[in-house]
Amino acid sequence: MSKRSIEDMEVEAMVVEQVKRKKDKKEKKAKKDVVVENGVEDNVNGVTEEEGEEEVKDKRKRKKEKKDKKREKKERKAKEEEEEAIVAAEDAMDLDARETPEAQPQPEKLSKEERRAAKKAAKEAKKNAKKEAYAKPNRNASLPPDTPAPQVTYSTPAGPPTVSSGYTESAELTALPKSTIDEFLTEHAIAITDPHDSNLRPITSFSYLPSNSFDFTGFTSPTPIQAATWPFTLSGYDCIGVAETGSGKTLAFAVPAIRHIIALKASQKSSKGVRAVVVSPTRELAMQIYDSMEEYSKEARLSTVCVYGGVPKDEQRAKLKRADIVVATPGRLNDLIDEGSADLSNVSYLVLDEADRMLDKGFEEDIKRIIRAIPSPTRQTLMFTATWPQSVRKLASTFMNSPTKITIGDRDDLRANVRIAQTVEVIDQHAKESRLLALLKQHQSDSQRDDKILVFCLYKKEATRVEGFLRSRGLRVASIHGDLSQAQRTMALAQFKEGKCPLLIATDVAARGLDIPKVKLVINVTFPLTIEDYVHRIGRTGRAGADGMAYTFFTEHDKAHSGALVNVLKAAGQPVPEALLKFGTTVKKKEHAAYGAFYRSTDGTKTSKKIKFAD
Ligand SMILES: Nc1ncnc2c1ncn2[C@@H]1O[C@H](COP(=O)(O)OP(=O)(O)OP(=O)(O)O)[C@@H](O)[C@H]1O
Repeated sequence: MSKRSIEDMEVEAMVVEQVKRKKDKKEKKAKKDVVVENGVEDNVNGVTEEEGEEEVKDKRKRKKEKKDKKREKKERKAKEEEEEAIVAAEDAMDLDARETPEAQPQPEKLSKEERRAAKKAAKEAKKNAKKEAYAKPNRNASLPPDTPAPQVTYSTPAGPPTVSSGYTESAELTALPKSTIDEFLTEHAIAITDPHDSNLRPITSFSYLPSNSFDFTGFTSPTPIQAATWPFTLSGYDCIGVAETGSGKTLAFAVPAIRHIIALKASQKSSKGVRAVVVSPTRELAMQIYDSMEEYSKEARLSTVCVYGGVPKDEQRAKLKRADIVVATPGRLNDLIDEGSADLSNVSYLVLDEADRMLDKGFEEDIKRIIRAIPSPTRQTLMFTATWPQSVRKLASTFMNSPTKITIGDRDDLRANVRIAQTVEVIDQHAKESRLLALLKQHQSDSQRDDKILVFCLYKKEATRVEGFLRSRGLRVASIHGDLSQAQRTMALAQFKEGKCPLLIATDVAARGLDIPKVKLVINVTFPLTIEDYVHRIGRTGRAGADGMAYTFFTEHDKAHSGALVNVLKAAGQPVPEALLKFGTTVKKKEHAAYGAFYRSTDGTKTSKKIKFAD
């Protein structure tokens, strides 16, 4: 036999062996499959068939337990996510939606983690808000979230208001010569657009108010916005009041609110239930409005509750049961409406403070939901602000019935308070911190040591960094922004107000409405997202007739705002730096999120005409 044939035989034997092994394996597998299919494991380990059944049962049990655990874990995770979403929604709604980094242009690079967290929070907040909008158990629950609130249609001009506190002009006011009234209107550049032709005169003295229980000690006379709006708001008309920052708009809506409730209580048998709601964009502003409401309604023994996020709900729920007035941030108020703790079905007086902010895309949906919870036929709606961009006017008009529009100063164009000296410095991004330090040294040294300075940043992380930088340089500094707990925010603001800490670093949560006494200087380290926010930020100084000062760092990143800023500076008679002009003077048209590029600006008061006073 040749060597080759032996090798061939060996190969052949190997192949036969392999084929046999494969066949055995196949048979074994087929047998196992049949057994498993019949519910009995193969007796491979030499156990009896009975023992095999036990093992199967055990295995099934273990499998079921594993499955249950998995399901529980999934449910727990879903619940946690839901809770997180509520917090995120509150953050977006109550604090300032603009603090969510991905919602804004990014002048600075955020870390991957920050971006991911922000994206997740925003996504969940959106999902949650949508879910809640549809789940809302009130009388308009069937309306999808984008449906405008139901309207009462009045003939034009509108008929008499449904609820009025029974305002009658005082005899002394009526007796004043028309020229005195005209002088007052001209001196304060008051424009009244009254679709009702009601010929109501401004209440130029507190003594012309209907008999009241208000203590105006410390004030000599009503401010122009108070004088001009009171006759209309006291008469029960819807009203838009636009006046500069720090001009007393809070009392402009607080006084009629209190009179309104007193009148209702006197005329109705049942005096229970919330009658007035004031909505504000931030918790701190809500608390400030609440303090004013409390002070001025004390005599009338009305009960007010402040409803805002970031704190437990129990106390708010309890107070809501006996409240006449609710001052609220939108997120928490909607929460309490949804769970049935806040009943707005008796409300007939609604105020949107900082109305343009309340109607912009961050809050629009929340406001619609609140409005749906209030019966529209009896609702008197008031909107107050220092800035009234075209982009929100159409939306505002859908919530109002033939409103009287009152503006102090030429406010159809954006106007900053003229008593604020504005300085804009075009600067390199990297030079900001050293320039800030130099400004603080200049304005807070020696005898000026305790002068209050408010520094604005755009992002929470930026505020934290600036605070750390200034503290490392030995400055006394506090901060307020959305990354802090409510207790920390409240404490920082109190310390700044009381002068215990004269330097406050803030994001735009502090831009609107806050009335902090004697803020000497506002510094904008990073330009805000909108020109309106710029006007509100610098408006934290120069309040109630005082002078103020503002410094703004302007970089290449902010060039989209150069045209609008140039206009604001020019309108207030402030110097416009050459370097700013180089960025261009074109003003970009602001588009409303709901209408996008197709938005056509329409003033809701188009059919009205300027008020004429009779002799
Ligand atoms: N009639 C008045 N006379 C003098 N001061 C007043 C009068 N009414 C209100 N004030 C004071 O003016 C200051 C500013 O008022 P308020 O906070 O209501 O301004 P605002 O117009 O709402 O400002 P912002 O636009 O910033 O929200 C407050 O300290 C308030 O006490």
